[in-house]
Amino acid sequence: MAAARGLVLSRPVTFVTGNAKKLEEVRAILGNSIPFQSLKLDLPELQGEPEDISKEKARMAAVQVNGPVLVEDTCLCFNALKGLPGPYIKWFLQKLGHEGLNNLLMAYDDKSAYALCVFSFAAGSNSEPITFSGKTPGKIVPPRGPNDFGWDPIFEPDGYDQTYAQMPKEEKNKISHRSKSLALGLGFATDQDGGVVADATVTRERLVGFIRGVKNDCCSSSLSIRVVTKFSHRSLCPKNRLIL
Ligand SMILES: O=c1nc[nH]c2c1ncn2[C@H]1C[C@H](O)[C@@H](COP(=O)(O)OP(=O)(O)OP(=O)(O)O)O1
Ligand SMILES: [Mg+2]
Repeated sequence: MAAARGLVLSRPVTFVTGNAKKLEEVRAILGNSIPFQSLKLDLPELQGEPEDISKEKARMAAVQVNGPVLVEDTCLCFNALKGLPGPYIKWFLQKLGHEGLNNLLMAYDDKSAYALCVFSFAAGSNSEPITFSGKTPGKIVPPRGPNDFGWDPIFEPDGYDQTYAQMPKEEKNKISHRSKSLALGLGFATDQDGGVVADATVTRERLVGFIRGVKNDCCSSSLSIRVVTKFSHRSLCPKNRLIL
């Protein structure tokens, strides 16, 4: 698959979430590399496949913000339960608590699980979002560590004897589902013109869809995308630069 790296947007991206802890982690992971703003909105909790949920969230957020948005949806998936609770973890956690989540696996020897984070980026309200997923494998354990972020106390990532909650934040952020997703998808940086560079590894197919989406959404002449590196589809970006 052809990969393109380096999309430049000249409008600031808004990370939309109702969860202050997610925002804290995204800030820590991205550091000063991207001048994003945030908006606290409780978007509807949707049903379906993680990628579709995340995309739909991005569409809804982009309508509200009327500009480029980043959202994410987080799942906690138990292998013995064929991936459930998955995207429904928020309600399971709220109703059952850490103990109840452990009890769900009582009948199974297999306590393995994975944390999944699906980010979606939409350039605007008529744009087709692109998604990036990050996964961290681990297992479900009785709660250990501070109880200040969701299911962190019951998730012990593979290769560690601490739960997410027990790990120093920097350590969690190095290996978390959230940082993997961000690293894989959008490693933002600011270019010399002050634009936002999304150092993205995007398949050609996705990029074409994305650019079409941006074109459809292009109500502002200030919005431009620059495809910085080896994007081989010459007819789409003859000079490695596409101004919409
Ligand atoms: O790294 C994490 N470590 C522990 N718990 C976590 C993590 N990340 C999300 N969580 C919790 C929050 C919510 O109970 C559920 C995901 O649901 P999810 O809809 O994605 O989050 P949310 O509604 O809190 O915020 P948002 O407004 O971005 O949808 O798992
Ligand atoms: Mg939510």
